[in-house]
Amino acid sequence: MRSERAEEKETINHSEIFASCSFSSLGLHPTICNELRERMGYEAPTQVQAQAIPVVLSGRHVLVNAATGTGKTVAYLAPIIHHLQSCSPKIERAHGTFALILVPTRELCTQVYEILQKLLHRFHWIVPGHVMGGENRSKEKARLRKGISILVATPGRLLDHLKNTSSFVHTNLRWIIFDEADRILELGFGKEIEEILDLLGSRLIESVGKGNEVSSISKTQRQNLLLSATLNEKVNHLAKISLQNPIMIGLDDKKMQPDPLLEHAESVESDTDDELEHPRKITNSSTGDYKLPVQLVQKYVKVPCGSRLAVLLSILKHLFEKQYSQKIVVFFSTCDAVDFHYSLVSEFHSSPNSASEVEVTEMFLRCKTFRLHGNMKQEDRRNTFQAFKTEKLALLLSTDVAARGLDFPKVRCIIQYDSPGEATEYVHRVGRTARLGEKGDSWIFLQPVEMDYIEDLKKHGVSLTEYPIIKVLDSFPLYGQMHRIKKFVSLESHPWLVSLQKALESFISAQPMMNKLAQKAFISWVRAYTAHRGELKRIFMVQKLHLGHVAKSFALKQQPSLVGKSFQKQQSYKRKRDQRQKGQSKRRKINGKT
Ligand SMILES: Nc1ncnc2c1ncn2[C@@H]1O[C@H](COP(=O)(O)OP(=O)(O)OP(=O)(O)O)[C@@H](O)[C@H]1O
Repeated sequence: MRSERAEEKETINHSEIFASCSFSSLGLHPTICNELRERMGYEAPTQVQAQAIPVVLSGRHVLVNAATGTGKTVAYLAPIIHHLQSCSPKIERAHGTFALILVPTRELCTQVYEILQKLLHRFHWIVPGHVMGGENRSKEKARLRKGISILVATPGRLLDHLKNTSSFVHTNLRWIIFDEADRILELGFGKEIEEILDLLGSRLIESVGKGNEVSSISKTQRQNLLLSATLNEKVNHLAKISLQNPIMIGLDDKKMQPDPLLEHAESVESDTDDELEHPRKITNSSTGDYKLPVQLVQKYVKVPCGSRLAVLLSILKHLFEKQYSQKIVVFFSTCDAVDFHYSLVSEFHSSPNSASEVEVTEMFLRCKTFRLHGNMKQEDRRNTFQAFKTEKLALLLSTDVAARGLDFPKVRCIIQYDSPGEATEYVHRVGRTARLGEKGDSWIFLQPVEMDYIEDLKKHGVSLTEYPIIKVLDSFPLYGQMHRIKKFVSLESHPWLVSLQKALESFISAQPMMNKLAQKAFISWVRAYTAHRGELKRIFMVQKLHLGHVAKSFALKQQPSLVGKSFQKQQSYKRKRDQRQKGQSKRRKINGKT
């Protein structure tokens, strides 16, 4: 039975997430309201939808900064559909594209497209479509030739079609939406976006005339929307070149500073008829503009390097055994690390519970396991994405390819096994849980030498408490007996961990394929560790690491010098290759990592 307190908390959460009005009171067409209620199961708008829908309906440019999982997608889709369905005469495929939605990843492209399909069910003359990297170009060309009214696209592939698909009609384009704008820019698509804005005649130009006003070379009926859960200088720049006199949603006064280029920007919380006293600009992310769900419980797990793997598996085992229904996402820094851990979790069946090594009975983790990263075939990525969505009890091992915008229902827990680097990445990773007022936990693994990262997150308003890992380890019986806490002095010497580590190392050394995967993962992990930039380089210093302990975290028995040698070989190969490929775009580098 739920306690009164729990119920009270739930109600508070409900009113923090949902608005007290109805979709129809926001001005949406009754059929759209019905679809939202009946097809999507939405009873009431979320707060961000209640704020954004009337503004988007009004035709103003908008910048939305709202926490992850607060319903931003419908906040822009519903008003666009409202306008398009009311066009008289009815719009036709031959009229081409009216709305363009730019998203950073293929998975997000599919996700937005699927929501769009549902919402358009009763409006068969409005045609949804998508174009994205990895898909068949000629099939996309054929679909564009027939006409797509609302197009969801990743930037690179869209640019490709804008340049090479002459039958792509966009003369009637009215909306450009940047969903997950921060991620689009972080992935290095800034140039592509500017080129897209130029090609579509939608880039704003700064006039040197009076008051540094921004003027537009776009057609007057254009309306651009920019949505982002985090804000930084790059997003600020995109806002400046794409939004004209925008309405700001979700930005409070503390986060805005005078900026002549956003002179007419207005906040939706203020009376929109009043001019602002001071022109504003979005502040730099280093001063803390992150929106996190209030109910999200954030912890860190302090683990020495050599015990990382055993602790990760112990936590996962604990979580899957304690909770009847549970979905967990674990983030890694590289594709190789995902592949290694995926194979390990899928095959490791030794149990430190057994008194004898022969007595191997069951899988260590009993859950369905999936993996997702940028080196997988598009079809496999799609299948994983769909399958994990529908599972009730499952584990997803992923790179940051899953960090942004993906909406997997009922993910209860996020584990950042490899640290995310930029605090924005932290926010997006944890944003895969605690969506729309639901409960969610997040844990980040940090080594004792990395503890300054907590201070870095604090600067952005993110504060974490320590997760008592020893309690979890103590809960596992070893050889049928509970161990006594006081007998060991450090985490590494905990009998459960010692025994599990031994079992893992034997397992890996007995299987040449697994050993190879572990070595590969080790090399790319160290490489990714050295790639931290700026301030973070001070916290995540490869020099502070003991490579032997790192090897242990991949269950490798080899001496560090052995593993180190192959790493050095790789490094010298990489150096030579990098020299050859000088000038390669930053975007491709980042893609390779995820
Ligand atoms: N009004 C609503 N009522 C109930 N559920 C809703 C409502 N609006 C959205 N949702 C659900 O909430 C979840 C989050 O929505 P959405 O993915 O649009 O959030 P988001 O703000 O774009 O998140 P992110 O920043 O992570 O991309 C989805 O599962 C969606 O179906």
